[in-house]
Amino acid sequence: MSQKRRAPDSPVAERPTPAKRPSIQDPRHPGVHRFRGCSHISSYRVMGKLGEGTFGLVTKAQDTRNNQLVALKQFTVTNEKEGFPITALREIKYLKQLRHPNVIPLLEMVVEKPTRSKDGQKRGSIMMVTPYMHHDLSGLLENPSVQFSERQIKCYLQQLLKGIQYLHGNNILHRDIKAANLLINNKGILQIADFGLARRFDEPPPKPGSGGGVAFRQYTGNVVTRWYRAPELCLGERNYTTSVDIWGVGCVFAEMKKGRPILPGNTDTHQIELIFQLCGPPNERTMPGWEKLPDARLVRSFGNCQRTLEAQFNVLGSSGVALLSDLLKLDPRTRVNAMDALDHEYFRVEPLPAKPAELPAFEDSHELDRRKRAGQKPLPPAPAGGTVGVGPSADWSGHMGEPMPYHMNGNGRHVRPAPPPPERRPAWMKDTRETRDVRVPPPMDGGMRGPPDHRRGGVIKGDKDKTDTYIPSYRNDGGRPPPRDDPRDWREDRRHDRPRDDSRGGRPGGGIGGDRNRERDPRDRERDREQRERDRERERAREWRR
Ligand SMILES: Nc1ncnc2c1ncn2[C@@H]1O[C@H](COP(=O)(O)OP(=O)(O)OP(=O)(O)O)[C@@H](O)[C@H]1O
Repeated sequence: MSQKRRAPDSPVAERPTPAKRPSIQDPRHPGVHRFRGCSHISSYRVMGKLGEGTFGLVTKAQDTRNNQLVALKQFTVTNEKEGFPITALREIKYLKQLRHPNVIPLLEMVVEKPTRSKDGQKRGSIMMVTPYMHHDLSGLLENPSVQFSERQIKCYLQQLLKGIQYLHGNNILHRDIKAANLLINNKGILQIADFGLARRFDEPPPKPGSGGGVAFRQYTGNVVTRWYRAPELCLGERNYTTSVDIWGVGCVFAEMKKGRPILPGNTDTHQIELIFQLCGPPNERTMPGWEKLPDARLVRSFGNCQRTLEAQFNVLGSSGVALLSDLLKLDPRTRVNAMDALDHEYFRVEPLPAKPAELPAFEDSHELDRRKRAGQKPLPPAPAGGTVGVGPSADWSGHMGEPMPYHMNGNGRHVRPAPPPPERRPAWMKDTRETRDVRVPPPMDGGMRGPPDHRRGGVIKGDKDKTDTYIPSYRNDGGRPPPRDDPRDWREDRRHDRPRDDSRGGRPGGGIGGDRNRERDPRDRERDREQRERDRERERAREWRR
């Protein structure tokens, strides 16, 4: 079996894959074998809901074996046609490999026995177990009694940059950096979570003084939650680099100061508009080559706006504004990289960053609390991943000897599902130009240790152009009505959602150019359609859970 070799100094390389991973006896269920790194839900006492992701719930629980508080991120298989979420496979794969104080560790996996539902189908759950973190940054910032000090912001930003430096140094793009994916505990430790959109990149890791470098190949463009999307992604760039994560870091830095997301775009077009209102218009000096990007046409009507970054964030002081401006450079090639940002003067001038242990403890707060608070603008839609269709004879049992797709039986056999026939393909696989090359993630190995062999994964069809084939699409926020097709409704919606911050400039009617000039972006319409399908699917999943 081939094993991917990594540089000896790479943290990812430290753990060799054991030749054999025998199953172990479950002490609570004599005679039942469990896979190493995998336990039964009965080992946990479930305590309450923390968040609701695209494919399932995140709940708080206590490990009854050692009383440790944990979070269970559940992936429910609700529809045999749709199968197991690709995002989950990716997340598990990467978290198994990564070890860093500022990256959430995967403690183990938990399986819940499938039960037969009313319609006669067997459905089970697979859960990721991570240490319980008291807050996510989004929830914490929403807490009206929380006001970050300068030292606290520096402390969190430093930890975030260290985590990002580690990921990029190990050739991993996160592709969904946002406040809701940064977990914080009451010891002041920040950890990056949610690796559902992460992927390896082929280019050399960033070097000091050379920004994010240059990408030699294309990746999927539809990544990163809209409010945190870098301008090159908004303009359709697919040869992107680690700089897309750095833009997210810049947004989070500014959000910590402002107390709310700084670029809350309602549509992709609106997002670009907000970016240029903050950073100034693109031109050959600020963003060389921007006019050649596929969606550059979206810019024309508001390309003459004024930069407001310095005026808006002068409260950060000169070194803080300088760092923010380096993180939010329109040009991805000159956008600072994580290691250079860590070396920035901002972290050396008074007040110096607080030590994590010096930070105050707060009442627990998560993204869900934000949703509960009345009058809050809903979180932006997160790109959602697809699923691996498993076909009509799928069995999601976790028992030995009954193979699951990408099963985790640790006996060295890997089952790669065939692509579902066209009529059984889930909605996200249909009518999308990118679905022609759906990359099958590598099969999971049995234990929780050792990097999986990436070469064992494959591509269902045509990986010739070396395009990243992950196909996310925006999902709607939980409980939110599906987006409307009627452009009048859409404008109405935008007017209400727009921040009432007159200092940002722009003409009456919302934004530079006003409503008159806005046309509904066909990509938004397509996304809305996908969202509606996804909503229907989620509704069915909720029904089933009830
Ligand atoms: N280890 C943890 N401790 C405490 N809360 C957690 C933990 N992991 C996740 N959460 C909470 O659950 C929320 C959703 O988690 P996560 O982002 O991993 O799920 P997701 O399905 O990928 O969500 P989305 O689809 O919105 O990106 C987080 O914002 C956080 O509030």
